[in-house]
This record gives sequence, structure tokens and C-alpha cells, in this order.
Amino acid sequence: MPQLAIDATCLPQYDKLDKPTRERLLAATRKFRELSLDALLAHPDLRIRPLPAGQDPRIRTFRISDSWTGVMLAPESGETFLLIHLLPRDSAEDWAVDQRHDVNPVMGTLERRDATALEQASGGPGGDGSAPAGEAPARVGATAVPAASAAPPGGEGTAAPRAAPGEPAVSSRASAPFPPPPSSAVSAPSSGLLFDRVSDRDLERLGVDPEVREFCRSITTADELHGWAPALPQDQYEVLRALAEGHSVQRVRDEVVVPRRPVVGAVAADDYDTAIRHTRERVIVVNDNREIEDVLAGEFNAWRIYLHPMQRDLAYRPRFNGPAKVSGGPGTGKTVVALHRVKHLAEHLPLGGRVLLTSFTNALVESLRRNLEMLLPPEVVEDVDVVTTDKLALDVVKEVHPEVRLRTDTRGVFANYAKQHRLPWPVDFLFSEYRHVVTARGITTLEGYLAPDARAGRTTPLNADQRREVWHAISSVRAAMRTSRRLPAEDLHAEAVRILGERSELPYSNVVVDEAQDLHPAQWRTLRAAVARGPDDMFIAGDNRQRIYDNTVSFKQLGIEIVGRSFPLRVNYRTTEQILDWTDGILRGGPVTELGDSSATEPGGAMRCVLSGPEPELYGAPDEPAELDALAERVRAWLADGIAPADICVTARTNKLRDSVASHLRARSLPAAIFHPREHSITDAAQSVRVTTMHGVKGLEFRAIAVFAATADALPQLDRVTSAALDENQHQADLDAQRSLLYVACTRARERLYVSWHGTPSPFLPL
Ligand SMILES: Nc1ncnc2c1ncn2[C@@H]1O[C@H](COP(=O)(O)OP(=O)(O)OP(=O)(O)O)[C@@H](O)[C@H]1O
Repeated sequence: MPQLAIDATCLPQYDKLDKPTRERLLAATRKFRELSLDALLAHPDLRIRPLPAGQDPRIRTFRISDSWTGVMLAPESGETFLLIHLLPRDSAEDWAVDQRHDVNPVMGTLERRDATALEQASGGPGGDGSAPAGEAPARVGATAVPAASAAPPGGEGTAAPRAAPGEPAVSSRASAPFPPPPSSAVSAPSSGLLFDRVSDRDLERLGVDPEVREFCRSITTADELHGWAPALPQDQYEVLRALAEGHSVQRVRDEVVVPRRPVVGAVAADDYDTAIRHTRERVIVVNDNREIEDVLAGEFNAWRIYLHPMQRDLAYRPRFNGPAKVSGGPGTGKTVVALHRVKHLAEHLPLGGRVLLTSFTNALVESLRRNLEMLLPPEVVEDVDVVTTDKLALDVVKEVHPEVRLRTDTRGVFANYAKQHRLPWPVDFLFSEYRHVVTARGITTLEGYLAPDARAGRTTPLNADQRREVWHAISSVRAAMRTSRRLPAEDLHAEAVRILGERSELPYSNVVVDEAQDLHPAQWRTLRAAVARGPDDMFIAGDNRQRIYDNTVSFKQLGIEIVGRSFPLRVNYRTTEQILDWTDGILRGGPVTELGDSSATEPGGAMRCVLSGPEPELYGAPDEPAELDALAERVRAWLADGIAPADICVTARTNKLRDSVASHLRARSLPAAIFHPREHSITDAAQSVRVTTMHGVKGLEFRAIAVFAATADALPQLDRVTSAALDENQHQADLDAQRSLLYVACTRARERLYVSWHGTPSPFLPL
């Protein structure tokens, strides 16, 4: 019986099909699984056809509808069909005749190349033998070169093809898949040719075949190589790119070639069937009709089957000798790595062991739980708790004090106390001393608070008498909260740590933390106390660029010793290069501090984008009604472009703005629903444009994001910012958190970003 496999590179095209065409495609793909080979090839509706003589004999086209054609690889050996592209009927054959598929001689993977473009570049028939000059190539001789020829015909400017996971970058951002090599490893080519320092023998051992070897000999710069990415066989391009960055042959072999090689044996050059199944990076073999639908509808996320070698190394490393940390900008797959790490840990649990997967908010935890359920079989999920750190602390405390509840109005309690006792300090000051000094630093006694360095970093000085008064006020408020049995999170965690410290058995064998940048030190202490120190005790993923709550922590002081186990991720899989370039401006290019160590900055090195697309759109309206009108038109145009309503999210700074946006969109007959991330899955059936706050989009992603009312009086929202007079450092930290909030909102966009304001624009906007 024939088998169907799907090349992930064609999935974005599926988004462009209208509903009837999608249904026809699904019906066609079912036939590939259900009919015998002969019946399939003779099927009158499918009209499976080879290409004109002389072209790759394994490529066939088939009819999806009158206007759409599927392109597939139909091996002569075996019965596995690989769906490789979906194209408008009049361009499918043109595209297909340029392509050739081969089995990589060393890696055993199936690779595709634009054979026509490479042949012409190497001086073949019709070619001028020259590699494209300067920037990413535009044309070679009279022939459109890869970047152009591989772009989906009929595409409407989402520009370059969406590269498959692991496929070469199509963006022009500097690329750095590995940490920068030691300077001694980089030898600038003396001849001006990029690969002069690598012998043919080494290239061959790295899986670079004779045609690509000859081609790459004339390449002079990494940018030039980069421009050829869409034409080159995918895995060979990865090898060349790593070499071009100055990495040693040995390292490229270990990190690019070995992870792709079959564990046992080799794949024969003509064994396409095995090669298709072995190309885990790009190919999904589907087993039933339901899976086909899931894959095509994007439910079967690529990250479930493919991890970049760096991601895989971190997720599936047999053991870390202590806490390990994964950092990296937005969309670099930190959550994906954390989820796979949970899989690895849960599959290797000691008897009676449990894994904790945790994050900051209920919404994030919900989304982690959903994803984990997709990745792990149910019997393994049972060994994993997915809860917020606050819920963990509450559960621990409740085992001993069942009547205790979590309090969320702590600032109000401080406000009442300050008013009743006519304290000389504003409530924000008191609350901040409680949150950022006393509980953050774990100070439990007056002596501790009087210690000279207890308030290091605070800019409002307090003499000893003043400190006594502040301490007395804070202690009184805490005592009142304890009496009421409603504890604020900070005190709840302190109690949880005390209880855990008395237990002989700790609840978890491993703790995995996502969005770690937002946790308060009190929450970290609970996590530290919930797992015994030792190998694989903590796996931490986060990004300080995205810190939207005012917490700074020192892992070292919390007993979380990361040294030597900190790993940056640098390939962005979510956001287009254009969007990421613009959003970088929100952060003003300042150095990013290390997660868990604010005294150090992250090592430099650019992020590489896998996707490319239109520039972000900006609009400054004269007033709010005009801004709302423009927003409605923008959303309408996205819908007309075929973006599903649920793939569009409008986000605003406050609940009030959010509500006003939702009702205005509805009043203009647009399907809009207020989105509470905790209650809705982003893939649920409701066909509405999501409208939510900027906090609500944290950790999520959408094809199109509109940021509404990025005006000076909403961003920063000054009533959430400590005044500079009260504490200069806290003032700056609060402003930074709001800047990050805008950054987080914008970096949720996969393809389209629209930012609007009225009146004075927010000072955070890079205009
Ligand atoms: N190896 C991969 N192959 C394909 N897609 C991937 C891969 N890794 C991550 N992705 C995709 O990239 C997107 C971002 O991944 P993820 O949410 O893990 O990133 P993140 O670093 O946690 O992002 P953020 O910090 O912005 O929340 C997701 O759509 C994910 O499915």
C-alpha cells in the first residue's frame, strides 16, 4: 500500500488555499494512502503525470483542482510518496523542472536543489559561470536565481519561501547558529575565496557532493553563500554555512553532520524510500487520515518532529551535572527545547520520580500543558506536573494549613496600613521595600534589614531609625495577613520553603522552568527547595529581553549554580527578519543582561531568522476614532489576504483599550472576540480575531499582530512606574519592563505586524 509523507516546506502554501481547495487536497492525499499503486497511478481525477522527458523522472504532478497542482516525489523503489509542493497550476511544472532530489551520500537525507540555477552558476548550459555578486543574488545572466525562482509563484509578497525547519536561512541577518568560534578557529581566506581553507576531501567527508563542491569554490563571502541558500541542497548548505562562519571541520562534523546521519549503516544513493523516512528535519510521514489533516492544518507542529541540532543536543543530552540554562531572543525555540527536555526527563525517571514543568502565569502553564500533551504519550504525561510556581507553593502550604488562600490585593493592604498609621512614606515605597528588598532578598530579621548592604541598589537612603520604622510597618502588615490566612505570593513561598525544608522526601526529581525571566526570587526559592541538588535538577529557559515584571534575580545567591551550563539559542523560527529588525529598535540595541546574573551581559552574536516577509506597517492617526477605523481596515485586508481570523490578534495596553477595540471591530462587522489566553486555546474553533492585552499575548504567537494605541500616554503607563524621586533604579526597571512589554507584543507576530497610535507616539517606538 502506498505511504504518504509531507515535506514541511510546502505547509505554508497550504495557508494560501481556499477551503474547497483544501478539502480537495485532503481527499487527494487520502487516495495516496487508500488505493493500490496501480489504481492510484491510473486515477482519472488525480491525473498523476511525469515531467517532460529529460527532467527528474521521480517527480510527478497531480491535480488538486482546476487551478492548483500538487508536486510530489514518487520513488521508483518503495511506495512512499513525498508531497513536496503545492503550486498554482500554471507555474507548477516550471518550478518542478528546475528541481532535483538526491540522497546525501554521507547524511543519508533527502535533499532538494535547484539544479538549473546551480548548473548555470557553474557555467553549465546557458550559464555564465559567475556566482551572484554583492548582496543576495538577484539574477545570474538572464536566469532568475534561487531567491526568486524558489519563491512561491502567485505568492503575494510574503516574499521568500518559508524555509522548512532546519533549512537554510532566507533572511539576510547575520547568521550565527553556533556560539562564535574562538578567534583562532577563524582563518580569513587569503585568496578571497570562502572555502579555500577546506580541502575537497574534508568537504566530501562532510557530505558535500562533487557538484556543490565545484560550485562553492567560487563563493567569496558568507552573504553570497547565503543568497544561494534556496538553491542548494538543504543539509549541504548547513555544512557550508557553518564552515563559512569559521568553525572547524571537526566541529561541523560533530554538530551538523553526525546528528543527521543514520544511527546504523548508510542509506544507498538510490534508496529514496529510506532517505525520505530518514529526513526527520523536513519530512513528516503520516500514518492516518487524521494525521494528514493535522499536518496540513498546522496542528502537527514541526517542532514535534524536528529540532535544530543545537536544540536537540540540549533537550536530549543524557545528563547535565547541575542546573542548566537556555537563553535566546524571542522565537528561538526555548519553550520547544524545554518541552523536549521534559520528555527526555520523564522518559528516564527513577522509580517514584516526578517532573515539574512550571512558568509564571496560568495562561503560560495552560499553553505548556497543551503542547506537552501533543508531545508525550498520556502515560508519560502523568508523571509531569504542569503548574505555576504560585500553585505549587499553595499546594505545599495547604498540605499543612488547608485553610490558607493566596492573596492578590497585597498593595491595597499596605495602602490601608499606611493611611491608618499616617506613615511618612508613599505606599509604593513601602510595598517596594517589601517586594524588592525584604522578600526578594529573603531578609527575615530586623538585624538583617539593618545590615549595611541589605538595601544595596536602592537610591532612597534610609537611616537606622527609618529602617526600624519601615521594618515595623512591613512586619505589622505581614502579621495581619497571616492572621487572615490569606497570604501574598511572596509570603506563601517563604512558608512553602520552610515546609519543604523539613521534608525528608522532596516532591520532584527534576524541575523545568519556562519564561524564567519573570519569576520573583521568592518563587525561585520554592523551586530550589522542591528538588534535591544534583544532576538534571533544574533546566531553565528564559530571555531577559522579555522581562515584563520587575523582578531581577541572582541565580548564584539562590543556590542555582549554572556555571558552564549556559547555552544561547540563536535561530529564530517564528518571526520574519523584517519584523525582528524593527522590534530590535524598541530595545535600542542596548546590551541584554544574562538571565539570573544582572552583573553580566549576554554574549554578543546575531540572531538568524528563518523567515522573511513584509516590513512592519506603522500608522500615526490624528485621533482615536481614526486609529480605530484604520485598524478595522487593516484587519479586513488581512482577512481578505486569507489569514484566518483566529490567526490575527489585536493587542492593546489596558483592559479598557482592549474592550473598546473589540466593540469597534464588531460594530464594523468584523468577527472579534476578547481573548483570555487562560480560557481559550489559540487553535480552538472559534473563528474570531483575538483582541487582548499586551500581557495576554505573552508566550503566544499569531500570523498577524496589530498593536493598538502605542501612544505616549499608554506606553509607558505611568501609574505602573515607580517615580524617579522615590527610587531612581526602580523607576528605570519599571520603564524597562514596559518597554519589554511592547517588545514582547510585537515579537508574537509571525508574518505581519501593524503598529498604530494617535497623538504623540510612545517614546518606545523606533520611529
Ligand atoms: N526546530 C524547530 N523547527 C520548527 N519550528 C520550530 C523549531 N523550534 C521552534 N520552532 C517554532 O518557533 C516558534 C517559537 O518557538 P518557541 O515558542 O519555543 O520559542 P521561544 O524562544 O520560547 O519564544 P519566546 O521567548 O518568544 O516565547 C514556534 O512556532 C515553534 O513551533
